[in-house]
Amino acid sequence: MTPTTENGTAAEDIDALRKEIDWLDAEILRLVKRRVEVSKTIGAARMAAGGPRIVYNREMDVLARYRELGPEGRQLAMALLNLGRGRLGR
Ligand SMILES: C=C(O[C@@H]1C=C(C(=O)O)C=C[C@H]1O)C(=O)O
Repeated sequence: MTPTTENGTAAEDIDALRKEIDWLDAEILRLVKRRVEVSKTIGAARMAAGGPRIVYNREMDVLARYRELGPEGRQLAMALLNLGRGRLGR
């Protein structure tokens, strides 16, 4: 008989689900890197034109977007914003 976990997930299912997690992490990393790139491009262009480094209302929109994930959503949004700031934000 195929061994199952408490909720009835077969060991083979776990292997497949882990593969999906690995794929999802790779996609998330790719998207985060692209987000950093885009955010830095916008920031550099704005500062070159004499504008501010940070646009608070835009950042509030980003924070609101992740609110459904609770406190961790806020941490995630903050991490994304900080990554986009790079060295300038430290
Ligand atoms: C990317 C921008 O620049 C900054 C970075 C933001 C972001 O990473 O989401 C949002 C607002 C700005 O502080 C922007 O103004 O849209």
